[in-house]
Amino acid sequence: MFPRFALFSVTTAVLAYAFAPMAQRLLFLMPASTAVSKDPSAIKVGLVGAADIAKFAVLWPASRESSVVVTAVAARSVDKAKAYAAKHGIPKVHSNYQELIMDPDIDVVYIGVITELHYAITQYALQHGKHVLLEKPAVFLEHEAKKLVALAREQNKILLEAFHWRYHPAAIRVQELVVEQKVVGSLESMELKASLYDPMASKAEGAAKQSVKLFDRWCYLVDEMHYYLPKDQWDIEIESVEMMPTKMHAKLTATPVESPDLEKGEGGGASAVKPVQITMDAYKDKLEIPSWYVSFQGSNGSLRYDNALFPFIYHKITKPDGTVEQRYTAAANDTSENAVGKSTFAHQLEIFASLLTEQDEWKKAKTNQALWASMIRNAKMAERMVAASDQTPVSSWTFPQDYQMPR
Ligand SMILES: NC(=O)C1=CN([C@@H]2O[C@H](COP(=O)(O)OP(=O)(O)OC[C@H]3O[C@@H](n4cnc5c(N)ncnc54)[C@H](OP(=O)(O)O)[C@@H]3O)[C@@H](O)[C@H]2O)C=CC1
Ligand SMILES: O=C1OC[C@@H](O)[C@H](O)[C@H]1O
Repeated sequence: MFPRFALFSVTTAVLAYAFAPMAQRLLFLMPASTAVSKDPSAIKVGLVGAADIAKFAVLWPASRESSVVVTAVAARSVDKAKAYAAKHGIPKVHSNYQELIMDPDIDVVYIGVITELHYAITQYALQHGKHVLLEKPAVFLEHEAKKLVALAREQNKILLEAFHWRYHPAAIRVQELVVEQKVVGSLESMELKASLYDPMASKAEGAAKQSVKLFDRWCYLVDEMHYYLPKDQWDIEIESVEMMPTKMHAKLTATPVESPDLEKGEGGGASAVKPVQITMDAYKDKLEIPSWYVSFQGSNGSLRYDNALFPFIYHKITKPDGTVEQRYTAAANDTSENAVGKSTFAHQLEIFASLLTEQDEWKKAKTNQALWASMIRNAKMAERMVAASDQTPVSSWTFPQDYQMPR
């Protein structure tokens, strides 16, 4: 009896010691334990949909921010919105999405509803003068992305596709290492993987929803690919795509359209124009240790970034010389107690808020330009991949007509 108890205690102590930093960082994902007082000029956010994801993306990070306040929510059912508002301390409930969007006391609309409704609701929100934080994937089709971007530009509004993973310092560090410092040398191949077991996936995701539901995972891989290939210099050819309800496997080749290395004579030489082979794998049905990484192979070796989706819990950047880097801390000038564990969602909200208050119009335009270009690239690639896999393209719904439709 005693040895068993001792073994249990020792094991618990070792596990607690090993996982304590992770647990501590996870805590920062949760709402602040004491309410942060809000600035009088805080940005007012309204939630379209009483969605689960809104807690992670907006409510909980906002609870730690003095410059952002969630003022209202709307759901398809008023009762659901009321219950959600009561639970999360949201002062105002609207009886439908349209009413919330037209609320003059809201600056930003967060759209956390199903992807089929993104296009129409975002259009509606921009037309009614709201800035939009839009859940990923923004839309399914290139022309829809272009139309939303044109509208955001015309209305002078911020429109951000919520790829939260990008805003974490670890993701930024990997970009610095691979794209700017070229630590792997001339890039030859890239491997992207998203494997997160979902026991309900194969049961719940019937054929009708398959590309929508699978897309909600692999759109990250498309975004990661674009983020780590420098800007617009690549022509991407799809070699093969296989898509099933719970998995996706794709091979692509990215060929530089023009090489800045060659242009500037920076020594890239002929190797800098070699095509990059890209492999993408997304699984929901593989019962394995969750695996979400991007790895780069080049003329100087390889670099692998583990846990690219939720780096704030844990991540590892393994460089060509075998050394490992980790970047949990936020921006260098952020000395707040939350800095260590800031989640990807918190970083994203911070970026969004800073764009809204940016006084330097040129800087703002440049950032918008980059974000919009990536949103269009993502939609274009998704559309092409769906077509290449012989899937029926997913169509966006109209709004408000379709938003009560059973999915
Ligand atoms: N950033 C991230 O980490 C994550 C992002 N997402 C993204 O968030 C979005 C929503 O996620 P998803 O899991 O699809 O959605 P859910 O099934 O969680 O639904 C989200 C909301 O969609 C609204 N909705 C509107 N019309 C319908 C309808 N006909 N059927 C069902 N729901 C409807 C509901 O709003 P109401 O409250 O009004 O009923 C619901 O709260 C997607 O774009 C997804 O990719 C999802 C998970 C994680
Ligand atoms: O955005 C997402 O991230 C986490 C996944 O589990 C989820 O399927 C997806 O929508």
